[in-house]
Amino acid sequence: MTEKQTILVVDDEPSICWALEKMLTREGHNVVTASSAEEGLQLAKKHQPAMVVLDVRLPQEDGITALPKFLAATNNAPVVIITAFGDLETAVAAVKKGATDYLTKPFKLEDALRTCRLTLQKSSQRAVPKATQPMAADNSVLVGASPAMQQVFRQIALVADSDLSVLITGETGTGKELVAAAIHRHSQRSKAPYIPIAPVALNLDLIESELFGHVKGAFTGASEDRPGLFERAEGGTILLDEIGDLPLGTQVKLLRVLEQGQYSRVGDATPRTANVRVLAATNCNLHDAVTSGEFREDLFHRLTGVQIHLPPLRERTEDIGPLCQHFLTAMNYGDTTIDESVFAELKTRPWHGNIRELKNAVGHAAVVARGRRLTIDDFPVAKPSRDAVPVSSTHSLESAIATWAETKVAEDPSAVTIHSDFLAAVEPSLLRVVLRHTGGNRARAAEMLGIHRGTLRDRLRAYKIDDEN
Ligand SMILES: Nc1ncnc2c1ncn2[C@@H]1O[C@H](COP(=O)(O)OP(=O)(O)OP(=O)(O)O)[C@@H](O)[C@H]1O
Repeated sequence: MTEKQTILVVDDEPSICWALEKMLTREGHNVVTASSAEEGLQLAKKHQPAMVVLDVRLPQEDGITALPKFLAATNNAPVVIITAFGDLETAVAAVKKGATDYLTKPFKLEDALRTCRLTLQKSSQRAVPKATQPMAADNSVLVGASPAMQQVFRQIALVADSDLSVLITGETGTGKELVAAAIHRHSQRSKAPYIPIAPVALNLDLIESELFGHVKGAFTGASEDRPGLFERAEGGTILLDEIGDLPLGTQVKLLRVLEQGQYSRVGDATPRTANVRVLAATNCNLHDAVTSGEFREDLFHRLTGVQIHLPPLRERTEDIGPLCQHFLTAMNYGDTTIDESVFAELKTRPWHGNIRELKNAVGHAAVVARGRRLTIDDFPVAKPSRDAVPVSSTHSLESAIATWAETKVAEDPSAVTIHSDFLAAVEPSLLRVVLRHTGGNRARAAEMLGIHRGTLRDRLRAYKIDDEN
């Protein structure tokens, strides 16, 4: 049975006050309601509520501005902010000003109830809120109008200021790196370095030296002491992108950093202290990697404590409109308008490359339209679904190759480079298509092609398509 508490609800929408009052009274609480910050503050002083539920948009003084006054009036009772402006900045501002949690309108009553219960539960352990800090200028905006993105904003706001490791999951191109950067930017480490690292981009033989540094003579070629990325990120944040690619041996060392805050340079047993927050991202199912023995279970549990999941774009199609507008503005096509029918069509597409693919498609459309209103014909054709196989493509491919080979042999009967010439003729398109299909994700492209990532990297370099993606 819940202990009876007084809860103050401040919202100028009578229907919200009514619904919350009914829900919380049913929980056994005493609820008082107000429709403005001023009225709410009077009730707060009078009733000393155990929790305040405070709307952001209020007549006269808004909820975020009034928040510190509610904290002062209630001796730091927890405040749950309600807002219809679902952007990351509002969420962060609310949490920085001392809000305990955050609800975005429209919300489900069961979600509101869960949040209120949790907040009341935690209120006894609640720390005094930190002083307000000015927010850093934000150049890499995270756009999202969907409930899923609102939940992501809320999670970012709640974890940003802590030192917790966060695992960010989602398909390629869903914005994992952008989320990691936002966590850093809104944390107290924002003035210190933020270093995103993709283990797959590091030399596998030297990965530990890259991460933790080495001392002179540690291995052939180690001609001097060198700090690693953890040392360079001191005081800041490291994002380990595609954490699933980290070799098992290095996983042990990472676990040591996470658990004891310690590491050693390669070739030196002296432990060093790391003051670095570790964020990790993955687009594969780490649980499967644990089952297959490729990922350490202890590290998995250590990382999955706080998880932010970014759903694929096809599951949050409400974001397509705001994202298109955002990309047009960012690309200096802010005046370009989009036909409504375009959104209906874009919403039916699979977007396997997610937001990265949408961004490229919008860029393509804007260039083609040259300032006029965008229609669906300006966009690149929809990429076929993953299972689609073009009819008789194999047959026409075979005859094209046969014709090519016949011509080559006729041209130079003693040719010794025919095989490499053939590969050079066909492989670049294959690599480009597969890379486009994976939204530029090389690890997945290599997997699809059935070749090693290092081999893919070398071939991209050889065909000079290294920097196209
Ligand atoms: N919510 C968003 N708002 C605006 N831009 C976004 C959003 N999400 C992603 N983007 C843009 O889409 C592109 C891909 O995002 P990002 O690199 O963060 O994805 P990712 O999930 O880390 O991809 P990968 O797994 O392939 O590394 C970037 O250009 C990024 O700026």
